[in-house]
Amino acid sequence: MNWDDTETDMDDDLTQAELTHLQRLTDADADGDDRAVEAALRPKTLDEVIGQVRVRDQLGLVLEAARRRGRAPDHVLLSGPPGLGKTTLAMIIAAEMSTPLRLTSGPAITHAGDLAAILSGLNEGDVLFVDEIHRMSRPAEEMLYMAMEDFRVDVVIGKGPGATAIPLEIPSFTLVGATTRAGLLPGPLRDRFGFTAHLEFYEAHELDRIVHRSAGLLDVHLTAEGSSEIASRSRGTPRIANRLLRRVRDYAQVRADGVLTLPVAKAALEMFEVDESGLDRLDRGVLDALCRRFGGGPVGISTLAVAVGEERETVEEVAEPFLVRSGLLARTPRGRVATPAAWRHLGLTPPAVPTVDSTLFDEV
Ligand SMILES: Nc1ncnc2c1ncn2[C@@H]1O[C@H](COP(=O)(O)OP(=O)(O)OP(=O)(O)O)[C@@H](O)[C@H]1O
Repeated sequence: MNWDDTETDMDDDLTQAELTHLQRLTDADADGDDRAVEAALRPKTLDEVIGQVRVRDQLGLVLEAARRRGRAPDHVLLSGPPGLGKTTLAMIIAAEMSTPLRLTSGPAITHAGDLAAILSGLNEGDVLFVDEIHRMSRPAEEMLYMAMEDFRVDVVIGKGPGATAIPLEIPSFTLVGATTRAGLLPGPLRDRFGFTAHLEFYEAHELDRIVHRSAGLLDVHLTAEGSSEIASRSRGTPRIANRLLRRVRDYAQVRADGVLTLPVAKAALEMFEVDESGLDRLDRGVLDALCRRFGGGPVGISTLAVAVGEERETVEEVAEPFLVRSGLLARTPRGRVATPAAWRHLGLTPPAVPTVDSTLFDEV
């Protein structure tokens, strides 16, 4: 398998839910230019990374120690919601170790043979980035255990009693795994990572710095108020901050004098249906269904997804984390419930008897 095949397989393996999910996250309205811009905005070194201070410090130490020993660094697991910088960090790890980055993704590795082909194509010290590592097939996962620990794999030739396992030595490499669902990773795989980092949502002041940095790189003029308006509506996520910046820039170019001021940012974000709290159409749709159709819940996630015409995964992975974090939705053992703040956000009066029993606020 060559790397181009890997890319193709990745697309072929995407379900409609994932495509929707990816389009929402990687910018539904992105044209080729937008994607090139997104790549250009990625920090290239650890020093350029804004926020994630603890992860940056720890990773910096791990890489520096590996450099001094002249060895490939330990395997790294990066977990956290989409758009927080996992791919960026993987690229930085390779760059800081002055080594090439090989990219693939869990869904592209459907057979152990796919993985064997990838591993045997690596050179000493390469960094292999496996995005969505929790979605790799079980046989490939088991092959990876051995590769990570012993830098060898057993390639099985034939089937049934006549099958033979041929041991294959592979060069020492660093695996960087990324996952939005660390909980779905089997223990034996998780334990083989020498360094695990969980990326947190960004604070508004960090997003503000990210918007300023990106605006500088894009040669866009923005005021402090314009920048903080974009930052405050970016849901703690750099990718969204950069995307909103590009849309506000478009608006400023076409409907204003090109400068991103507070009124320009407000008008543009209203046009793109991103409200003051950073909620978009899907988020509001979920809250609306929950309050108006289901009386505030509890309601199962699948029912809720059908009600908003989206896939369960999209609601669960894209809308829900932000709604929970914003205190608008709670996950209870009996289903999702709207908090009083959710009713108020929609301009509705919360029911007199709260639908939310705070003793049920455990995650399900
Ligand atoms: N700490 C940061 N400082 C500045 N910009 C950042 C930072 N983290 C991410 N970005 C920007 O956000 C964008 C998205 O980051 P990235 O693609 O690395 O996220 P991700 O976690 O890999 O997302 P996904 O899981 O959806 O692939 C990048 O283009 C980058 O410009």
